[in-house]
Amino acid sequence: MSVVNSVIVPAYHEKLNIKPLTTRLFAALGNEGSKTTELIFVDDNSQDGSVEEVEKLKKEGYNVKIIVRTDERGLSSAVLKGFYDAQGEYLVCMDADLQHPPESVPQLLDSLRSHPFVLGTRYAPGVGIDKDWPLHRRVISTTARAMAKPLTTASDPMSGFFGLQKKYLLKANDKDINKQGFKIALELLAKLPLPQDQSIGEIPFSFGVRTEGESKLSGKVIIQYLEQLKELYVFKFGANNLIIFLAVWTLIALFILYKLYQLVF
Ligand SMILES: Nc1nc2c(ncn2[C@@H]2O[C@H](COP(=O)(O)OP(=O)(O)O[C@H]3O[C@H](CO)[C@@H](O)[C@H](O)[C@@H]3O)[C@@H](O)[C@H]2O)c(=O)[nH]1
Ligand SMILES: [Mg+2]
Repeated sequence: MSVVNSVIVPAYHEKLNIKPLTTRLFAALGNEGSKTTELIFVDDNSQDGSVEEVEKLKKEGYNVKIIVRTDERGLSSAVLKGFYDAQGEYLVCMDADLQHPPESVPQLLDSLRSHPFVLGTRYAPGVGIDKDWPLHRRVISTTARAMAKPLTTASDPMSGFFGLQKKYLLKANDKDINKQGFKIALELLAKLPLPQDQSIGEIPFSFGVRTEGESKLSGKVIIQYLEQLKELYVFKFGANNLIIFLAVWTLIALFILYKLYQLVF
């Protein structure tokens, strides 16, 4: 049977998560779904045994492979590499660290049959973020989400759990897509020529905590996000409105600082 669905997983130093993710994903897909789905890890030369782990799973019969990049690093560019390499018509992106539940993939794939783009969202009734997710990550995530509000109506554009129909990716010019940083879903939502008459699908999921390995979020990734936002604002509203954008955010930042000052003193 030919591959219809491709699940792409950017992975950096994720050896311990590869087996549980693979087995849980294919168990969730069941017999039929497994026959038409491939799983692709895009690893940036971790050299931690991830390659051997994938080879073992392949020998056990799982349709899984690993692409090892030696010339590039970064989450967004790894996801795009996997997307372009994928054979499936329906593409899914999820993290390796099991913060995105593999059991939610079948629902996302179902929704992709009727939507050009589907986002996993943590902001819906009955789901949320694990109580053990650190406070500083919540603050960063909430601020990042607020800053992206004018760019999209999606409830969780910061989500790294999403899917799209490949034909829309192929319609866009690869050079127009910003490959820096972590926020590839936001970038694709803003830049792909998605049909205006079909809505973005959303499926709720609960965001877990990592039990193996460490988060790769860094100061550099935050700066890359701010640069990406600036570019997306210009793309969407034009260069002149960037000044308005900066003015509004300066006022909001001053307001937050003032409130913090009031709290402390
Ligand atoms: N190939 C590759 N993969 C990477 C790189 N950096 C991170 N990854 C992979 O990208 C996934 C997410 O990285 P984490 O380090 O776990 O990110 P996080 O801080 O938990 O952030 C996640 O949560 C955010 C929501 O708050 C998401 O926005 C973000 O995409 C990510 O899913 C993991 O599978 C990780 O191995 C890289 O440079 N190269
Ligand atoms: Mg994570």
